[in-house]
Formats: sequence, C-alpha cells, structure tokens
Amino acid sequence: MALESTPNHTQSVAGWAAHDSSGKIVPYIFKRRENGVNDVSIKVMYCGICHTDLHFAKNDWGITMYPVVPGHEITGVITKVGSNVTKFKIGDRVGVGCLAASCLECEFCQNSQENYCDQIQFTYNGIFWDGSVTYGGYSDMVVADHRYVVHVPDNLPMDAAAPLLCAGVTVFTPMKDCQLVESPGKKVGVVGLGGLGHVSVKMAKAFGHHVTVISTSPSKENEAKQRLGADSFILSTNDEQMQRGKRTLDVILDTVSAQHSLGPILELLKVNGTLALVGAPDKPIELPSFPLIFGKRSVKGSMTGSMKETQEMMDVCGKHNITCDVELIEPDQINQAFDRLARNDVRYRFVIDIAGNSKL
Ligand SMILES: NC(=O)c1ccc[n+]([C@@H]2O[C@H](COP(=O)([O-])OP(=O)(O)OC[C@H]3O[C@@H](n4cnc5c(N)ncnc54)[C@H](O)[C@@H]3O)[C@@H](O)[C@H]2O)c1
Ligand SMILES: [Zn+2]
Ligand SMILES: [Zn+2]
Repeated sequence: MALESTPNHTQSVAGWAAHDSSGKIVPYIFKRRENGVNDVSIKVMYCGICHTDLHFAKNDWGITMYPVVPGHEITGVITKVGSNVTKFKIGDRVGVGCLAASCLECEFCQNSQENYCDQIQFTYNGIFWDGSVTYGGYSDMVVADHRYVVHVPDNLPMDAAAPLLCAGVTVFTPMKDCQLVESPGKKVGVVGLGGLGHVSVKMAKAFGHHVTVISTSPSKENEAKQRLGADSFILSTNDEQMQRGKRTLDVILDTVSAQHSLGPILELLKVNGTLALVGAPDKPIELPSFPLIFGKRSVKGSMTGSMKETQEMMDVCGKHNITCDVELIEPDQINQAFDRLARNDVRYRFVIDIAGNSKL
C-alpha cells in the first residue's frame, strides 16, 4: 500500500533522502501521519549515522524502497502525546531506535523479543500498520508509536547518546546473552573499531572485562588503548600476533561491515567460545569448519534489541556514564560523512545536528 492511501498523513516534514543507489542525500519534503492515540510526536534533536544507513542509501542489500529517509539513532523531545500514552509527557527526552512496529501477538512480541517478530517493521524502509512507508530520523520530527520509544537518562547528553539507540543496543544484547553484563572478568574481543565496535569496547570495560581489539589498522592500537580503554590489541594482518592470540578469548563481537573470513578470528576463541556476529556485510562471510569443530566454538547472530532491552541498555549507560564518541555534522554534510564512513574514516560516529543546537 502506498502513502497516498493513508489519508491522515497530512503533516509536511522536512527531511533528507536518497532517491537512487548513488546514495546521494538531498533535502526532501514528505508527509507523516497525524499523532494517533498510541503515538508520540518528537522534535528530532540529533540522529546518528549508522553504517546500515549507508547500506540502505546505496541499496547494498537490494531491499531499499526509494526515496529512503534513513536514520534510526534518534534523540529528541516529545511535543505531543496520544490519549493512550501514559509513559511519556510533553518535554520528555526520548530516543527512537530501529523498531517502528511488530505484530504484538506472536511469541516474540509477547515475551519482549519483538525484534525477532517475523512481521517486524523498521523505523525507515518499513511498512507501518496503516500501510505507509516509514521514514527515519534524518528529518525535523518523527511520529512514533509509544511502545517503540525509550527515555534518555538525564545525565546523558543527547548528541553522544543518539548512537546508543542502534549501535549501543546492538552490541549490548549479545553481551547480555553471553552473560557479560552481570558477570565480570571475561576475556572479550571486539573486531572492527567503528561505531558498533567502539561502544562495545566502552561497555565491555564498564562491565569489568579484559578487552582486546582486533583490527586491520595499526593506527587504531593507540586509540583503542588510550582513548577507549582497551587492554590489548591484535593486528589481524600480523600472523605472529594472531598466533599469540590463539585460544585466549571467551567471547568475540564481530562488528565488521565488509566481507571477511571468520576462520582466523575463530582461532582466537577459547574452546567452547562464542563469536557474536552483528556486522552485516552484503556478501557471504567465509566460515571454515575446522576452527569451529576443533574448538567446539559457536557463531551466533544478533539483531538490534527489543524495546525492553533498549531501555535497559539506556539505563545501564546512564548508570556507567557510557556515551559514544561523536563527530557532529550539519545536515548538508551528510554526503561527505557517508563518503568518509565508506572509507572507514570516522572516530567513531557521525551524528547529525538536526535541530541546529550546536549553533545556538
Ligand atoms: N545486527 C544488527 O542489528 C546491526 C545493527 C547496526 C549495524 N549493523 C551492521 O554492523 C556493521 C557495522 O556498523 P557500524 O555502524 O559500526 O559501521 P562502521 O563503518 O562505523 O564500522 C565498521 C568497522 O569495520 C571495519 N572494517 C571494514 N571493512 C573491514 C574489513 N574488510 N576487515 C576488517 N575490518 C573492516 C571498519 O574499519 C570499521 O571499523 C554494518 O554492516 C551495519 O549494517 C548491524
Ligand atoms: Zn543501525
Ligand atoms: Zn510479533
């Protein structure tokens, strides 16, 4: 169903969209639904640029519906609440992540695992309950069902908290699954030191683990240790370092956005260790059998987090003062930011200053 068939979409909103697989972002005026009984309206303050936005803008996964307004790392302030909404009031500092709607009835929806509902719809490039295409946070305001909105703790700055809404929760949930949130003292590896990777390091350190960054860039060693607090660094292109690192890690979080082989990385896990794959390369990754079999190792995927986990993650970040290292940009710099993200030139997350607060 197209937007034209949804008559209550009468609000004109200014945003930024890609119209084809060049991925070029241009200003775009579009319509959003009026605030419904279950909705909140949010004035967007900041929106992080996730690598997924780039995958969608360029149609890397072949599923983009153009025009696409990306953005699922949104922080802002509530401006309207529907009559069924009790959890939020006007003026609240809130966040919206990847999820916009789910069936509410399946076993996953009923058990606060709605991110695994097979009818899950995302904040952009999804189809909302009313049949309309969803548009993300590269826009002045969003209308969101209150069940897919979280509170931002008061002590977290809205710009540096924005990437927690996707990058943060995406690495928090596999950490929780691997019992890293409540029991300290494990050896944790992080592959790929970008947006997801840098917040993995910060969280794993805050939760009391020994953290090893595994990267192809020698220049990231100092940053990983001095800026982010990592304990150890393995240059994955150095055979001797990879050899020395064999069977040392309990859990590895793989956040790499491009095709790569898991074989050498799996060798770094202890027997029975787990590699949690969160990076989403468009081409299949290489998974050789021997490092799996000889070490009784597991590889598991993880897709963002439920809303309950997202709120829990925000609260944990509030408690430990975990925020992201961000580079603030203006909306007219999104294309340069995309180019730099594609070249892995970001420390560690671009965040768009949608409301122009940095200029005040
Ligand atoms: N599972 C989920 O729910 C989920 C959620 C968010 C993002 N993602 C995906 O996670 C990936 C990472 O996202 P991000 O926003 O952190 O991206 P990013 O660009 O900030 O970070 C990616 C990192 O991978 C590294 N890298 C790139 N190519 C590499 C290679 N060939 N070998 C080793 N390292 C390489 C880069 O240097 C960078 O440090 C993307 O594919 C994104 O779509 C998945
Ligand atoms: Zn994301
Ligand atoms: Zn469901």
